[in-house]
Amino acid sequence: MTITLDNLGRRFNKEWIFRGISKVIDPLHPTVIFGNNGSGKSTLMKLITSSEIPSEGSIKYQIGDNVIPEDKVFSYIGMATPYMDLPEEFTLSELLQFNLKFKPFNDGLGVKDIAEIAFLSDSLNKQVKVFSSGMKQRLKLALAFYTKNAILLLDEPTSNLDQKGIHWYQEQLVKVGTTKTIVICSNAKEEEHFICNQIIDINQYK
Ligand SMILES: Nc1ncnc2c1ncn2[C@@H]1O[C@H](COP(=O)(O)OP(=O)(O)OP(=O)(O)O)[C@@H](O)[C@H]1O
Repeated sequence: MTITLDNLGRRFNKEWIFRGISKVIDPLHPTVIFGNNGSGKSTLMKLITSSEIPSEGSIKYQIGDNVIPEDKVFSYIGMATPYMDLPEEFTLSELLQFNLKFKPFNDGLGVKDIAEIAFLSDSLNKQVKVFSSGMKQRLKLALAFYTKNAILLLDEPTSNLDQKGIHWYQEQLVKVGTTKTIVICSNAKEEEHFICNQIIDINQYK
């Protein structure tokens, strides 16, 4: 999937959050969006998911020569964000099975495989609401990484992760490699997302 941002801008009331972002994001150009708190990273992410509309400019989605309409883009996206809630009444096993009803996991992986990948095998029968914040974050990330999708969008992926979790996250990024179009929002250190070879520094688009 190639995502082309053309002179993108968003304002709320009279205040421009950013203007003039033009970039091509594709599997060969994993991209990190950097900026301080409140700079507009999540807003740009919402434009990319097509859940909000730009105030100016446009976004085009293409697979080869096929243009994907904006209202169909969501079905191509796997995402993990702080503002996305997990269905916490489910046990982990129930949640993963529920997920499988809508989309398969990569490479024919099953419920137990995903739990193992996320170091959650011992918690298959636990309700998600009793998971620690780090466990919930690994689960969100594992779902985003391993559900079959062309686009991977991660907002603050290392939040709530300890050093071991950050290392695990980086290993998953390397495994995805060029198989998906990757966009990551972060105010953390650049090296945490070392596979990204394109940076959108929101502060440059004020
Ligand atoms: N629906 C909205 N209405 C008005 N202002 C908004 C709305 N959504 C976001 N904003 C404003 O846009 C700015 C950017 O917010 P955004 O959440 O995109 O920042 P961020 O870079 O993701 O921040 P953080 O790192 O703290 O998550 C903020 O000033 C915020 O108040």
